[in-house]
Amino acid sequence: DFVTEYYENLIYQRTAEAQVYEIPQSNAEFQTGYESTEVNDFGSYDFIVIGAGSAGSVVATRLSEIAEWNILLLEAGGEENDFNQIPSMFMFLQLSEMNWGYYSTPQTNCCLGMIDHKCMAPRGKALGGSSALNAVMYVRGNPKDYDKWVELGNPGWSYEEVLPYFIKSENSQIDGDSGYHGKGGFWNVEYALPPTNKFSNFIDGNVELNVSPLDYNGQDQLGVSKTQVNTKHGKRQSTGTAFLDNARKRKNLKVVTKALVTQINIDESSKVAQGVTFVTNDKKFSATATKEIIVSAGAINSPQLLMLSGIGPKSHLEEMGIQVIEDLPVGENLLEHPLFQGLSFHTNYSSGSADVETLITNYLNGYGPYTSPSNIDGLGFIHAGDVPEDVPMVEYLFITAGGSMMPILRRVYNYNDELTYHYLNNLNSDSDVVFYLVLLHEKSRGRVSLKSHDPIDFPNIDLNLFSEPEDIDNFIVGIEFILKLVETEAFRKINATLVDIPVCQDFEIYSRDFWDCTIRHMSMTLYHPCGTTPMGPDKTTSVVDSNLKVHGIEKLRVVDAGVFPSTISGHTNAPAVMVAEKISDVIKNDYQVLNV
Ligand SMILES: Cc1cc2nc3c(=O)[nH]c(=O)nc-3n(C[C@H](O)[C@H](O)[C@H](O)COP(=O)(O)OP(=O)(O)OC[C@H]3O[C@@H](n4cnc5c(N)ncnc54)[C@H](O)[C@@H]3O)c2cc1C
Repeated sequence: DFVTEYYENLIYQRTAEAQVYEIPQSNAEFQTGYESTEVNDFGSYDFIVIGAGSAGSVVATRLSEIAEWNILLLEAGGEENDFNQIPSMFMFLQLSEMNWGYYSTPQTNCCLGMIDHKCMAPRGKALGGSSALNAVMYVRGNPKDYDKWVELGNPGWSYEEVLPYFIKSENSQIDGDSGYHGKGGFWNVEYALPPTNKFSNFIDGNVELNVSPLDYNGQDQLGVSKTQVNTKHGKRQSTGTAFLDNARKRKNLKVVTKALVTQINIDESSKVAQGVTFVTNDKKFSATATKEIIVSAGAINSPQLLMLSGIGPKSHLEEMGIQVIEDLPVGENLLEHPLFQGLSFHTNYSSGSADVETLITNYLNGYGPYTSPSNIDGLGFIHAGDVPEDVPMVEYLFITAGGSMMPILRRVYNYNDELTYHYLNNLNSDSDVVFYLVLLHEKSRGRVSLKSHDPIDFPNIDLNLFSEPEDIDNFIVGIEFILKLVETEAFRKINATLVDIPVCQDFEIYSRDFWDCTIRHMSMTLYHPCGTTPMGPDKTTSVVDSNLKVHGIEKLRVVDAGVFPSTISGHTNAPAVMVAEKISDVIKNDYQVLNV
C-alpha cells in the first residue's frame, strides 16, 4: 500500500545516498555566516542551552517546565525524520548529514586495520544529538560506577542518589527487577523484538557456562539478557522525540536548529559567562543569558567550544593563539570503550530472510529486524581485571545479522582493503553470527584538542586506545570466554565455526601475541566518548564541580557525557540522560523553584 511504498522508496533512496555520501572534513557549511562582520542581536534569555543532544534536550525540557523562565536551545543539526526512526538503519545515518563526520587522528596502538589508522568517531548532529543516530541500546551501567564518582570527590552522585533519576525518565515495558524501573516517564524502554531463532542457542550456551539470564539494569549485572532498547513499538525514541517534541510546544522554549555556537562570551575580568555567539542561515548572532549558559554539546564538541572560548589547558590555548581565561584540563581525559570486531562465526542455521516489503510491514506493526539495531539479539557481561568482583570488565554483544550492512561497512568502519575483503567475502548475513566485545574499564586515556582557533575546523580526537597493555589482557579474557561459549552444546547444534582472521598471520594462531595484534587491527570504539570535562573538586584534574559548574567561571555549566569522571560498565546514553535529569533539579533547587 501507499505507506509501505513510501518507506520502501525512502530506504532505497537513503541507502543509495549513503554509499556516495561525502563525509564532511570541517564545519564549512557555517563558514559564510562565521565570516560575516555584522553581529545581529538575538535577545536575552534566562538560560541558553548549547546542543539539543541526549542531555541538552532533557535539560531544555525540564527547565522550560518553569513557565516564567525563557529558554533558548541552539542546535547545530536539523530535524529528525522517518528514516532515522528505523533502528536497523542506524549505520546508514553515519553516512548522512546527521553525523558530524569526525575521525580519530592517525593511531599507533589501535585502528591498525583502518585506512590511515584512523577510526571513525561519529557524533549525532540533529535534535536528539547522538541519540538520534545511535544503536538505541539502554544499558545504565553498574551501581558501583556511580559510587566511584562519589569516591572521586563528587557528593550526590552515588547509585542510591542517581537511581531515582534513571527511573524518572523511563516508561519501561520490560519485566525487570522491581524497584529499578519507571512507568509514565517520557522515554520508552522495551525489548528489541523478537530475537532471531539463534537467541535460544545464545542463552542456553551461557547457562551451560553458569551465566544466568537477568535484568542488567536491575539488581545485578553479571549475566546475560535480551537487549533493552529506547524504542516505542519498534520506532527510535531519541531524546528529541521522547522529550523535546512535547516541550517544543511551550511558548517559553525557543529552539533554533542549524545553529552552530562558535563562542561562549565570557567577561575576562569578572569571569562571568554572559552569552553566546552563533551562526545560522549564513548570519552571525549574539544572545545573552541572565541566569546561566548550559553547554551540552557532547564529549567532543563541549571541550572544543570551551577551549575556543578561553577555557582549557593554558599552554595548548596559547599555542593556538587563544587568550586564556581559565586554565583547566579540558579535553585531557578522553575515555572510550574499545570494541573488538574479530569474532565472527559461520553457522549452518539460517535466520530466514524476508523481502523488504514484509520487513517494512512488520516494522510498521512494531516488530521484526527493522526495529532492532543490527540484530543485537542479546548481550552479556563478564568480570575480569581489577574492578570489584560484581562489576563487569567485558560486555559481549550477540549479533545475528553479520552481513546486512555490507555495502556500507567499509565506509562506516574505514576498513582497509584486507579487512573489507574479509568481511565482504567471509560473512553471510543469513546464517552467520558475530560477537562484538566491549572493554568497559579501559586504562588508556585519549585527548580532544584543537586543530586551530577556528570553530570551522574540526577538533583533533586522539583515542590512544591500547596504550596500556592491561587493556589487551582484559580483552583476551573476553575472547577466551566467547571461544568457550561457541564450544557449548547449544552452539555445537548450529555448528558455529570461527571465520578465519585475515590479519596478524605472522604470529602463532590464537597465541597471546596473535590476539594482541588482532585486537590492535580490528578494534574501533563503541562511540562512547566521555570524561573530557570531568567533574571533581580539584582544578588540576577536573573541569566542573559536582554541580557541573565550570571551575572558576560563573554562570556556566557543562551537562553531557563529558562530565563523567570515570567510565561506565554500560553504554553512555542512559547516564547522559540521568545526568541531565539530576542537574535540572539541582538548577531548579538553586533558584528555589524545585517544588513550584
Ligand atoms: C553511532 C552511535 C551509536 C551509539 N550507540 C549507543 C547505544 O546503543 N546506547 C548508548 O547508550 N549509547 C550509544 N551511543 C552513545 C550515546 O548516544 C552518547 O553517549 C550520548 O548520546 C551522548 O549524549 P550527549 O548529550 O553527551 O551528546 P550528544 O547527544 O552528542 O549531543 C550533543 C549535541 O550538541 C550539538 N552540538 C555540538 N556542538 C555544537 C555547537 N557548537 N553548537 C550547537 N550545537 C552543537 C550536536 O549536534 C548534538 O546534537 C552511540 C553513539 C553513536 C555515535
